[in-house]
Amino acid sequence: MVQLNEVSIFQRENLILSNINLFIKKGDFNYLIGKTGSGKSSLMKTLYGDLPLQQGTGSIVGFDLKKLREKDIPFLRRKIGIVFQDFNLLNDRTVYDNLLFVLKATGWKNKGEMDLKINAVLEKVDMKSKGFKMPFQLSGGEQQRVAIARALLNNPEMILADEPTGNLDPKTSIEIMHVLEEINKQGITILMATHDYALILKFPHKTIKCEGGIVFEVV
Ligand SMILES: Nc1ncnc2c1ncn2[C@@H]1O[C@H](COP(=O)(O)OP(=O)(O)OP(=O)(O)O)[C@@H](O)[C@H]1O
Repeated sequence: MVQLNEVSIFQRENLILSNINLFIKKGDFNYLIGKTGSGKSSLMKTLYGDLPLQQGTGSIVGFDLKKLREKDIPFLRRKIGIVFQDFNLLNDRTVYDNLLFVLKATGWKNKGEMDLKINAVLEKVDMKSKGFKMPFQLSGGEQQRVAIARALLNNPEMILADEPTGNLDPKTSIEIMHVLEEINKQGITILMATHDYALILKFPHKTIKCEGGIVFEVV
């Protein structure tokens, strides 16, 4: 699902992480940990094509990161769903219309199919009854559920979640973890950056750490 060989990651001319070798199998749930500024987001951005791969080789969901061009990125983003710390919902429209907007933007045309898909992803995150709500009428946990539903719209093979519980209280964080675990059980590979060691203890998975400019597996 993900393979990085001898990858070095730069922000402008600064070397952030060097010589990364990373292998993520289909169906894995992996954590990415490390202090603020250690490079977690930079690594995530490299994986979703926001930061070009300058050194080394790598692939994700069948896309060669070295050969990735601007025009390929929309196609890559259909095969990986991205979830952020701040939920990034459009506040001027309902939950349903947030999801409809993404489907239309990614080429869906058939109204009936779009309706079925929206209801299916809302059901997966237990938000089917809240499609008519505006994002600001929802709690943080509910907004994150909608953001996860949005990430699922195009049947991604993988979810990249960059501190998805960073803005949530401990109880809500656990609820969101249950949602992610459920999605993972259905076969979607997950890489989740987090600061939350309590969550890692409660939901143990292979953990990858960024520290001192390198990336390694924690055992
Ligand atoms: N757009 C940018 N331009 C220049 N430097 C950047 C940019 N974004 C991040 N950096 C630098 O890259 C380093 C790694 O940042 P990154 O955001 O990847 O860390 P992080 O581990 O995700 O931190 P956090 O946990 O705070 O999100 C930091 O030193 C940061 O200052």
